[in-house]
Amino acid sequence: MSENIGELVRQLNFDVAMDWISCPHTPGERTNASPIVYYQNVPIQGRDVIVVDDAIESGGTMKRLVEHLKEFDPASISVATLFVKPGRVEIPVRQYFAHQMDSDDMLVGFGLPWQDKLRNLPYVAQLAPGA
Ligand SMILES: O=P(O)(O)OC[C@H]1O[C@H](OP(=O)(O)OP(=O)(O)O)[C@H](O)[C@@H]1O
Ligand SMILES: Nc1nc2[nH]cnc2c(=O)[nH]1
Repeated sequence: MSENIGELVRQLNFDVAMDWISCPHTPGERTNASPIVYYQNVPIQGRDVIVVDDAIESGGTMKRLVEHLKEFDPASISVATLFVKPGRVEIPVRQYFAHQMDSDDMLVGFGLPWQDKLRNLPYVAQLAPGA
């Protein structure tokens, strides 16, 4: 996601502080149990937080991130992603997305990796089934 964050920030017309939270995920994995790494360089108590990511597939990663961030008592949490897929779990916050897919097919490019490859494609492509 960090590959595209500059493009997003240039579209914002309000003051914004930025921080990073990580929960490494293997594409295709539906239950992300990785440790959450969050140093909280920017305190979020009482602030409006928008969690930005490239894709929500199972929703497991984002659900855990939102639950984790809620513990820091922000004023609000919302989620903004490029893609959401139909098989995702409910995430109980306001959500914004650029594109709602009609299948759970795997995407690559524009920051999305497949086995450490294709992340640097300058466009998003759908991985052929069985690839
Ligand atoms: O909804 P889920 O099934 O939990 O999947 C979502 C996660 O998958 C993507 O990470 P990706 O595998 O592309 O790795 P990256 O963060 O290194 O780009 C995305 O950035 C989310 O963190
Ligand atoms: N590479 C990749 N990672 C993902 N994580 C969640 N969805 C996707 C996807 O379509 N492609």
